[in-house]
Amino acid sequence: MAFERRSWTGDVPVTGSDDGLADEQKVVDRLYGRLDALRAHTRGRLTAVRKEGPSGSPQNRSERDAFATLYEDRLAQLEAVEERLTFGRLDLTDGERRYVGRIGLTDEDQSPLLTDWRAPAAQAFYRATAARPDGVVRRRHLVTSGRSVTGVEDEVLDLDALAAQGVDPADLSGLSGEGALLAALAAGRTGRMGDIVATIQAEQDAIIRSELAGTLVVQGGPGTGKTAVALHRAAYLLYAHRRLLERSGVLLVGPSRTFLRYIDQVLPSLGETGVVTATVADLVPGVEARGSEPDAVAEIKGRALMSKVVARAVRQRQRVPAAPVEVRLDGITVVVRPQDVASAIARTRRHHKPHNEARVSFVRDMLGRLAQQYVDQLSWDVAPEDRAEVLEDLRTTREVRVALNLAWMPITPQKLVADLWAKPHRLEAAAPELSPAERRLLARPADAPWTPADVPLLDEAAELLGEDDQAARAQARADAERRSQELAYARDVLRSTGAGDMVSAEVLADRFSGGGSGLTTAERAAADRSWTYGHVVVDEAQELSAMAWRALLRRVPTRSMTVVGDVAQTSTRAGAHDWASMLDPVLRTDWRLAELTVNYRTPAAVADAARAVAVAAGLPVSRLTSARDVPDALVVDHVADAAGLVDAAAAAADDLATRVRDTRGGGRAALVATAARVPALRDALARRGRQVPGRGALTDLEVPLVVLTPLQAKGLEFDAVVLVEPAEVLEGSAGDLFVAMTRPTGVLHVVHSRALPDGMPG
Ligand SMILES: Nc1ncnc2c1ncn2[C@@H]1O[C@H](COP(=O)(O)OP(=O)(O)OP(=O)(O)O)[C@@H](O)[C@H]1O
Repeated sequence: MAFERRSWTGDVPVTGSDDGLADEQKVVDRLYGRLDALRAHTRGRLTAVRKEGPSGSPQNRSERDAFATLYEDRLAQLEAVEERLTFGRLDLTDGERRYVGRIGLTDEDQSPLLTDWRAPAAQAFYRATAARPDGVVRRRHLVTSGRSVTGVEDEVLDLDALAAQGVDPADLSGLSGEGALLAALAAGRTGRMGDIVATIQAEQDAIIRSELAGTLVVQGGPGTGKTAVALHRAAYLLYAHRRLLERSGVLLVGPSRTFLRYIDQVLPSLGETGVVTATVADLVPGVEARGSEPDAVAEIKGRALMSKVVARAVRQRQRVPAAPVEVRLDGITVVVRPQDVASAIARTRRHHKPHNEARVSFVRDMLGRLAQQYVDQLSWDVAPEDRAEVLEDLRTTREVRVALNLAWMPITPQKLVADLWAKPHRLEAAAPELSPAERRLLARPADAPWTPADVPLLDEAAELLGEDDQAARAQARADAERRSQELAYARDVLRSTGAGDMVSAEVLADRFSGGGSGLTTAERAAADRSWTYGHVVVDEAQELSAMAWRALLRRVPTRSMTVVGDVAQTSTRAGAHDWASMLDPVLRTDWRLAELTVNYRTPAAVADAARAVAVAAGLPVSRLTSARDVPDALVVDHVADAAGLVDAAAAAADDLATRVRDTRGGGRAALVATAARVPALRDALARRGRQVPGRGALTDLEVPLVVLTPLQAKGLEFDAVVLVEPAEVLEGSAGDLFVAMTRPTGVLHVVHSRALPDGMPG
């Protein structure tokens, strides 16, 4: 596919006088008019609900709260679609004109005004080509600024019409809506990711609309739109399978909080607010992974073997005593005998229940045996109620409790994992496969903070340990009873208020529960470790360790997942270098692969240089075509005096950050270097009067210039990037250098004093 590369300024010519801007403006005015009316209507309903005040029965109050939340959500959704409410028009062979936009709108009589981009009726907007026009004569991209139409771009897909104009379809570019696309790609970045709904390309659309079931892995080089596609797919699935997903929820996993913040406006702009976003380190509620550790340690913790290690550590809390333990109760001696404990352990294990839940059966079994010993020593027959009393006396006798605890210790996931790192004998017993040197690497004090790599192990432990679930089971029975009442009530409410188009009875009933707390599915899911989602989207998935995959799959037993990543960009040693070796052990061969092949971010010269470096370093890079080029996109500066390197880099970054700023506040630059160089670079920038934000867990990307390590830059993009001493970055990992080189949308400025890595043009 050959692309014509040209720059585009946004002034797209209007074709045909009858289709002029004024006509389009009228349509757009009508659509915004309808949007405003819906907003006013929803606001009115919200005010009315709020006016009812805090009085009334608890049932009334929870109903009111649930409705208030519902109207607030709907209002937020209507507010979020203001920008580019509509962006396209399809002229069909039967003469129909169909406008495509962020959400679907109908007029007062329910006649369609605007087609939701996710609806089947909008698909041709993204997929139709001159060769396969799909009933489309013409596709029009509308360019708007605020509520004004400023341009249109037409593509005629009707071959006869094209022939009449003397155009050979084979000469057409493979990019759909090329002018609008190139304008979007050239626009100044803002530090927050934007949506691509107006210019989704056909190969991306096929992935976005791929079926819900099963695991779809999307491999693509840097800048191919994997993140964009993953987010639009989440929005699409929520639309196409709303009934199924609105109650089970969708989880989106990203590599860092900074990245999650970078993308957090995309889904709301697509009308979806209910997706739970998390890093793997956030997956266990109540555990905050603030610690850090060398990658070599994280790699060991991420190995699949660690699931066996945790399982062994749990079983090692089920222990047969070395010698009998005698206990005296009311003058009678009972003995906790090793063979009894062994038999009770074996019997309990047969039920395959989690350790802490199973403990109840073990204790019951042992108390039964001890009670029998006690009774056997009495010279009279014991009535059943007296036997119950003996059992109770034994249960509350301290020595019995201690002996049974030692045999089957109740334990929290935190204590189990902390003991593995803090007590060498425990780790040695649980992990004989690790070498002594590897075990020494894992050692740390019991009170050290949790690290991200600990979290999947804590999750594994929580799964194997479980909790004493007797109370939970009683609660579940009561909940089921209440739930059926709430569901019946919700149906009544929907019937009487006519709000059935906004929410299902099931979701409304969910909101009634919890004392009317109005918690959404997303909020309830995020707080519950054992929540199972309807779909999970994983971005930068190549970084996940084998243990992280196990933790994730526990949250999606149906295996309905979208996994996007690039195995050439892997930084962590525990991550994937090819998908099959990582995924086959957890998913067997039950996953399908799709590839993205067009680079939309990096100018061609930069992409080619990054590829050459990656190939020279032996990375498994995908073949890419670049959608555009920019003159002078790659600048390489040699600094002869190594001492001057930092100042030279800071000067280049300072200058670029100023140059890329545009009049609308867009334009961002980044200095990317190894972690060791970051403080000196910050100081050098400060000396130039540029304070760059600091070290916290969350990097503020909205400032004009940031200093990042390649790992922190993963998944992000900037108009200009200054890369400091690539040879040093390569020493960390080749994946890191590939990531660093592929961040800019405009200019990559390399500053070096050492020799350049192989493949890098000098
Ligand atoms: N169809 C499109 N229309 C407009 N912009 C697009 C399109 N596809 C991708 N882009 C833009 O290209 C850039 C790169 O997209 P994205 O960040 O999703 O790529 P990626 O494959 O996830 O990259 P990386 O592997 O580096 O994380 C973004 O600015 C995105 O908005």
